[in-house]
Amino acid sequence: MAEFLRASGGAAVMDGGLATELEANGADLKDALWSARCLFTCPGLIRKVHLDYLEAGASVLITGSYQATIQGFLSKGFSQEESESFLRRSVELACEARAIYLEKCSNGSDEDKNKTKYRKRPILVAASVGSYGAYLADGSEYSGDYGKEGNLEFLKNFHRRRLQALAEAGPDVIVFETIPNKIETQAYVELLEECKLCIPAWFGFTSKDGTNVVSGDSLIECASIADSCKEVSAVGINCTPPRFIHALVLSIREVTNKPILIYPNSGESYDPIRKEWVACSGISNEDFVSYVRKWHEAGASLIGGCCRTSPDTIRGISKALHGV
Ligand code: MET
Ligand SMILES: [Zn+2]
Repeated sequence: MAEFLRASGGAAVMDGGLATELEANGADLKDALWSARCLFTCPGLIRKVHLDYLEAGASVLITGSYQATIQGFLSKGFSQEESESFLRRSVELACEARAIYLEKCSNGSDEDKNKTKYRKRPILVAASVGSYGAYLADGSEYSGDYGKEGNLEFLKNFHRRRLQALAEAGPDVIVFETIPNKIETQAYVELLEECKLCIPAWFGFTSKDGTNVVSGDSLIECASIADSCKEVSAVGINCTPPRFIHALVLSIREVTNKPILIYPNSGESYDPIRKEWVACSGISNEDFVSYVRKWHEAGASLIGGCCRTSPDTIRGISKALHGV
């Protein structure tokens, strides 16, 4: 991790919203599987969007497995074996995009190579694990209210095989995204300790007030739990409005010396009934990018975008951090 950050000039650019960009490319995500549907309807489009993010300057690709769960695929009539193969496929698609990109860096015409678009650099594939609330497809990853299922054993059992199947595909990192509460944080830490995956993990929490995670549990407590796990190599925030990020980075810094990752959304909010983002209070790409140096100074060293951000956002972040 330290080596990756050093090779990335002290701060690495992550990718932007995958589901957002799949939709922008014409995919229909109005389904309980959301972007995971594309793993069997249009896998080539996932690869293309990964490639678009690399060409925009990203050095971290997050796979299309955010809402891909064995339980979700089984309920669509797929077999256990097919469900696990979709999980592995999500990692393979990102690895393929990386291979195509690095090939273009090496073999592109001189004109291409001179463009900032094809800059040879270390690239990590991070296998996404969305929270249990994402599987529920009712927006509960933004409330953290899991009712009676919100207990440690249930959540560990829910994620266990999925996590192992993703790890078997050989990603560089596992990224737990949109973690809404303390109980799921604890479940992930225990699974990492039990499963011995030998793959570093990153934790991304969501907040809607700049102090706590969305359930109301203390971010500091959640970040401390993540910090205590030796498998965890970065802790941070994702899919949270940009206006909260600076304070959240400072809070996390109080409880960990591990690298801090942040990839906010555009500030718009999600309507789980209509399965649409409500474009009311979002901020422009320019405003988003203008925060980037401030977040870096506060201690964030992995910076990208989540929902409603695009390759243009990532180009802006790359320019703000690295001048290219
Ligand atoms: C609701 S957060 C979604 C995160 C996922 N990595 C995506 O960009 O689609
Ligand atoms: Zn998001």
